[in-house]
Parts: sequence; C-alpha cells; structure tokens
Amino acid sequence: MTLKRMYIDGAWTEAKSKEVRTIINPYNQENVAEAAEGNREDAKAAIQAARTAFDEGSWAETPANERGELVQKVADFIRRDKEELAELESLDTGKTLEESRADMDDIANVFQYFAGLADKDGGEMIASPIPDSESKVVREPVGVCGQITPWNYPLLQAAWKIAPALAAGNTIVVKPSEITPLTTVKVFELIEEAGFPKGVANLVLGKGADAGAELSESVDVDLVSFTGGIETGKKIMQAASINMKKIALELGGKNPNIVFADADFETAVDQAMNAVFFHAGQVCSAGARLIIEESIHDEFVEELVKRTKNIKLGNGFDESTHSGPLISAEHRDKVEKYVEIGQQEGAKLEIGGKRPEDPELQNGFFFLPTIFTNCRSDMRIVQEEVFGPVLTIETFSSKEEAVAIANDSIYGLAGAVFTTDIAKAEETASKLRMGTVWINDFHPYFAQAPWGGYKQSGIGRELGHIGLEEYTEVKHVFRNKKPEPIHWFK
Ligand SMILES: NC(=O)c1ccc[n+]([C@@H]2O[C@H](COP(=O)([O-])OP(=O)(O)OC[C@H]3O[C@@H](n4cnc5c(N)ncnc54)[C@H](O)[C@@H]3O)[C@@H](O)[C@H]2O)c1
Ligand SMILES: C[N+](C)(C)CC=O
Repeated sequence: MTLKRMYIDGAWTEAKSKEVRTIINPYNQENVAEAAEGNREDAKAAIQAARTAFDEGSWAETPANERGELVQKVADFIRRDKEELAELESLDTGKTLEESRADMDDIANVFQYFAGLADKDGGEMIASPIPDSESKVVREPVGVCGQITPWNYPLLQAAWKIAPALAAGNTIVVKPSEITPLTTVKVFELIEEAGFPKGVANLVLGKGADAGAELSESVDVDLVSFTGGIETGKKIMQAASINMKKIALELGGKNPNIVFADADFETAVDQAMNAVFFHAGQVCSAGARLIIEESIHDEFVEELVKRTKNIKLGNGFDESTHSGPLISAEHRDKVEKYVEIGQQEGAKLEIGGKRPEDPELQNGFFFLPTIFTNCRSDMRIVQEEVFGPVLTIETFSSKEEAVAIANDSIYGLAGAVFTTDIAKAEETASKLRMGTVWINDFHPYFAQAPWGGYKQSGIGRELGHIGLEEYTEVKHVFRNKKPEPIHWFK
C-alpha cells in the first residue's frame, strides 16, 4: 500500500515523526490506505512554506487571469479523473458511488467558478468628497490561510476553501479530517500537475488537536477557515484570537423542514425522506426536524414509516444501495446514545432506533433510519445535532407557530418550507433565521450561491462572489493630486 503523504513546499513528505495512520472503509473496516500522520512540527513547516511563498510576493502579484487559469486546470483535471476521485471518496466515507460522482461534478464546478471570478474584480473608484483627490478601493489577498475540513464531504468542503483562496492570491495550508484524507491528497497531486508555484498550496495531514490546532494558533497564519463541529469551532475561534486572525466557520445545523397541509403530498414526503436520510443523515444541512401541520400528521407519518422500511443500506459500490454506513464506530455510538436520550425524553420511536440485523452489514458502522414522533422543542433529541439518520417530528397549527418552532434553535444553517401557497412560502421564508431557505425543495447548493449559517451555525460565507471576498482584505487608496503643506502646526 503506497503511503499517502503531505505536500509541503512543493515536495511530498512523510511525517517528521514517521507516524502513519491506517485509513479504513466504514462499510467493512477493511484497510484502504496508509497516510502520514503529521503533527504540529509538520504543520509548522507547511505554514512556513506558505508564509515564505506569500511574503516573497510573486503569487499575489501574478495577474489574476493567470491565477484563474491554474485554478481552471484543477477543474479540468478533476473532470478527467472523476471516476478515480469518486471511488476514493466512497472508499473513505462509505457514501454511494453515485453521491461521490455528484460531489466530483460539484467540485469541478466550484474550481471552474472561482477560476472565472479570479479576474472579475478590478476594484472600485470612490467619489471622494475632497477636491483634487482620487480615491479607490482594491481587494488584496489576506495572506496565509489555514483550511481545516471535516469527514462527511471531504473534498467538497476542501474545494469550497482551496479554489477561492488560490484564485484570490493567497497561499494555503489545508488539513483534511484525519479519517478521510484520500481525495484531498489526490487533489494536491492535481494542483502539482497544474503547476502552482512551490509553497503556494500545502497539505498537512494528522489529528485536529495537533496539526489543526497549529493552524488556528500560529501567528504566521492570517486567516483560518474551518468546517466542522460547533465545539471545535469554538476552540478555533478562541485560538484565532491569539493574533486576531480572520476566521470563517462553517458549523453544524439542526435544520427544520416545515410542511404545510396544502403542500403537494407526494413531493413533501419524498423530499422529507431525502432531507434527513441522504448520506445517512451525515449532512450539516440535513432536515432532521420535520415540523408538520397537525391535520396531515398521521397520514404523513404513516407514509414516511412505510417508505423508510424500504431504504436499502449497503456497500456504496453496489448500485442498489440507497445509503451507506456511518463514518465510524465512535460516531455510531454517539447516534445510539441520542436515540436512548430521545426515548428517555418521551419521544415515540416509530421505526429504526438500532443497528440492522442483516449479516452482510455487521462489519460496517450501520444504523437503521429512525423516526421519532411526539417530539417537543425542549427535547435534546430535537435541539442537538445528531448527525445521523434520525428524524424528529413536531406539529403546528398556525404559520406563526411553525416559524416559532423552526427558529427555536441555537443553529441557523438551513431550512425548508413546503406549500403550494407561494405567498405563504415567501412570508415563512422571510421569517426563518437561516443562511439558506429552500421552498418546495431540500438540499440544493451550488457554486454561484453563498452558503453559511446564522446564529451558532457559523461566521462568514462560502461560495458565490462573497466566497471569494472572504479571502480578500479591502484597501482604500487615497491620492492627493495637488499635494501642498496644510500648515496645521505652524
Ligand atoms: N456548515 C457546513 O457547511 C458544514 C459542512 C460539513 C460539515 N459540517 C459540520 O461538521 C461536523 C462533522 O464534522 P467532523 O466530525 O469532522 O467535525 P470536527 O469538528 O470533529 O472536525 C473537523 C476538522 O477539525 C479538525 N479538528 C478537530 N479538533 C481540532 C482543534 N482543536 N483544532 C483545529 N482543528 C481541529 C479535525 O481534525 C477535522 O479536520 C458536523 O457538525 C457538521 O454539521 C458543517
Ligand atoms: C454543505 N454541504 C451540504 C455540502 C455539506 C454539509 O455537510
């Protein structure tokens, strides 16, 4: 098995400690790769390489269209190597190959989008109120960016950070989740093939508390962008204060899905299933809180339960599989614990709530799709992010009540409303305190639209033109066209 290595200052390197981690397939726990397990020392070397490359200046000063051309090459290579990348992603995460292929399409689009944006902002002239002066606003790269990513969408979340940061002229150090590094390593091979100058893009592998913490603490890092859990996000925010580095945090969610009685029944049931059970619920924006109008509750639940019985868990490489396993034994323990909590709190278990008995699934970290009714907003199972295939169902009898329940959360990542009354949909959407609201749909995201959370779901936005702006500093340049003494101090 070839060792997956780090990419630091234009060279592939093992961990200074020589430590290695075995990467497993969560479907069957088979070893799929060995990866260098970096630590703080490796992260320091990567930060130093990025610092030198930035301070030396040639990357930031490379014409923006040329930076864009290199980023575009990565998009092209991802399309060329799509199948290999998709297979690696499915081996690493257990997600279905179909999902991984769709992720690779999205990822290539993200690189292409930011490649195209690289040279579109030429700055802005300001109407200066001071006679004989010129005032302009320009955007410049922030500097060295630390980028820390999670395991659920390993390459997608990395792409949302790598592509805009490089297009804007920053230098980067990426640290993927230690349990799912394979596609990020592969993309660094593509970055090398594209011909980025040495030190501009660096990859460090290893645990969050070591390599990741170094990225958030180092005074040589100017910006840290993190996608992951809320508790880690708090640590990163605190560590970032050491040198007031800029922060971008994409955190968790406990996302409401409001279904009015006048919604198209078939669409709403189908989408509610997909909202919560897609990728075994391991999606930040999973529709884990179904908030349904009382009058259709019983019929809706009956249909959901019927369809949930038919979800086929299995190997992501098998075309008949609907959903793969959870990522790890530890994560499945967490999901199980929440199911226990839900039952203790008085929620009614309608289906699931345990591991499958199918002998073929015993080596994987599988958990049955689970539905709870009789839920209330004050329950932990409703408030806390389970990040697994667990749906809670609450009811409402007025649109005001639906909004109040939906907003009763520390999170504000995403939510949806299903109704055939467009005025009601728009009014409800306007009252939801979330970064993304879908009307009669769930889950769409794309390179052109910003993504991020209100409240404790995060700080900042990725994607869209704002996703590029996050990687820039704004500078006002004022020029006196007729300089002369002002004689304030005589
Ligand atoms: N908002 C979004 O767009 C979005 C997208 C995907 C996932 N998520 C969230 O991610 C979470 C699941 O991912 P996870 O379990 O990998 O999250 P996590 O917070 O455990 O880990 C995320 C990354 O942070 C690193 N890390 C851990 N401790 C660290 C520390 N002290 N300092 C620096 N880095 C550290 C990890 O090694 C990993 O690379 C969920 O909460 C999910 O909602 C959010
Ligand atoms: C942001 N998204 C939806 C792609 C992945 C969240 O986990």
